[in-house]
Amino acid sequence: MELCTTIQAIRQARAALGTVGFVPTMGFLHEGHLSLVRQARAENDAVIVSIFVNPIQFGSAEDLSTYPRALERDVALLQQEGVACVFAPDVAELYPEGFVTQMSLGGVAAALEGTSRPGHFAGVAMVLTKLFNIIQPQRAYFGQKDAQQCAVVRRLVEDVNSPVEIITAPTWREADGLAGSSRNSRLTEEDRKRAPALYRALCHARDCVRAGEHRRTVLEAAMRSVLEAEGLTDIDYAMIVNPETFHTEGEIIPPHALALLAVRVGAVRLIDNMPLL
Ligand SMILES: Nc1ncnc2c1ncn2[C@@H]1O[C@H](COP(=O)(O)OP(=O)(O)OP(=O)(O)O)[C@@H](O)[C@H]1O
Ligand SMILES: CC(C)(CO)[C@@H](O)C(=O)[O-]
Ligand code: BAL
Repeated sequence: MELCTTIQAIRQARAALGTVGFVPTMGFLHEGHLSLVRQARAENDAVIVSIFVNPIQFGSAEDLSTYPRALERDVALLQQEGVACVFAPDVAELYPEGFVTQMSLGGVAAALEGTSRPGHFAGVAMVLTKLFNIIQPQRAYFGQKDAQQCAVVRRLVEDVNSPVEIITAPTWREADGLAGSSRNSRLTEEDRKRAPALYRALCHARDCVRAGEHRRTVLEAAMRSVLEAEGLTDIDYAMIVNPETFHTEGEIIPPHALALLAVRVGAVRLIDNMPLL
């Protein structure tokens, strides 16, 4: 496995590979990331993983400085998974002096994470545009855990006529339902016990829909009450949206509606989602 830190090195390494499945990450890898890598391996000649904590997708008050990092451990894990190349540039490699271009996104990027984290998706879209241009993969793999990000990326490649095929892979969960996330490592022992309430709240909404409840405000309140019973009251959003638009549409939820949560568990902001089938 090759570890590349420059654009020139990864371009050269990529040129020797056939079809490439690309898994963009911010590192501190867990089973969720590895599930994307395994799917990419099964569907392509070779896999490239990027590890880059992209500063421009973090707001000034967000957790960029405390975002967990473990490059050596990540590289060892990826080697075991049969990854061909890891691209781990530093910030100046992707954003050299003189870099000025910005992106502006609307539509699916506007609500939820777009409202809570202004500029976040513009930063995600910029770094992915760069990474897709540098690596030129056939396919790129994203986790359903970041459902809105998946929709934003699908829109991005369509809007800029990128040939990269976007694949969404299922959310990997711990045995108690907690969605795998690098940020879980920052939960205290007590908060780790409370965190599966996000999953339970989503399951509760899904069960209510299966029992015939289709009123959005009732379902959103039901999710909040599961969270609050666990002492999780710092709720950024608990919403049910149309998965095509990521906006709420009236009181009766559409078929295949998506429930999404962003909740602070202690000092850590976690997100999760579930289709309400
Ligand atoms: N539990 C998971 N199951 C499947 N894919 C996941 C999971 N967690 C993250 N991913 C995906 O891995 C890719 C890289 O995500 P990232 O490096 O931000 O990890 P993360 O664990 O989501 O970090 P954080 O939650 O702290 O933002 C994204 O496409 C993301 O959706
Ligand atoms: C896609 C991504 C690697 C872009 O920085 C990031 O948003 C993430 O890890 O989900
Ligand atoms: N997994 C999404 C990246 C972020 O939280 O910035």
